[in-house]
Amino acid sequence: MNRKVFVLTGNTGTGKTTVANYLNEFYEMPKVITHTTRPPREGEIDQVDYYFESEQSFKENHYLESVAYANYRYGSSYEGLERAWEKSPLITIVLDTAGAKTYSEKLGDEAVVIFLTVTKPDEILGRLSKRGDNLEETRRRMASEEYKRDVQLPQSLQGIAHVVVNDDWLSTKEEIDNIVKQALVFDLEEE
Ligand SMILES: Nc1ncnc2c1ncn2[C@@H]1O[C@H](COP(=O)(O)OP(=O)(O)OP(=O)(O)O)[C@@H](O)[C@H]1O
Ligand SMILES: Nc1nc2c(ncn2[C@@H]2O[C@H](COP(=O)(O)O)[C@@H](O)[C@H]2O)c(=O)[nH]1
Repeated sequence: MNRKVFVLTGNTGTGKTTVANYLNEFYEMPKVITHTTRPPREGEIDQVDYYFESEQSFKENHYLESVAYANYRYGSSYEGLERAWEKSPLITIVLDTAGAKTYSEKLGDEAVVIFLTVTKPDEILGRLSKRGDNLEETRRRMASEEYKRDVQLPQSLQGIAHVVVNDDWLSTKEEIDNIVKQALVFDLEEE
């Protein structure tokens, strides 16, 4: 089987991590762990959710791409990708839309990009508060340039990314199952 990375992108709170966890539990796809200077949220574990870095240690890694998002740095490394691919040919990564563009450009068909969105953005605040996020921090994030940018699928990913409206989890799950099936059929046809 050819290797693929399912790139989950979209705005904060649209369900990227939820989908990555689903792909991990039901398809055994390991998640690429990325690096950030953001402090851990309650319940987040170093080396499981992220490699949590200081400003100094962040600079010491070798990145395939890195971005600034709402005042913190995030980056993913070639080593992280290869480590996940050693475990399975099908893996996931959670990225903002700038990162998703870079993955699509650099990896071509190896990257299956899924853009998550919701019909009612007002509901995101409720979802994030249920997740336990700090209200002030969430408001600050939702006022950021990155948040405004990630509401829309970037033009360069139109016709490439699968767009999934994650209003209702059961329909989302069905759509994700279809995208996985489609990627596997495409893979068989290529061989
Ligand atoms: N379809 C859904 N209906 C209701 N709640 C949902 C749905 N999908 C995800 N959620 C909830 O919304 C919250 C945010 O989801 P998640 O953490 O997956 O978002 P994210 O896109 O990874 O966010 P971020 O970029 O901020 O890390 C979580 O509490 C999750 O359980
Ligand atoms: N381009 C990249 N984006 C990343 C990376 N790791 C995470 N992210 C994205 O950042 C925002 C904020 O994440 P959060 O965990 O603080 O909510 C979100 O869109 C993530 O998808 C990365 O290595 N590169």
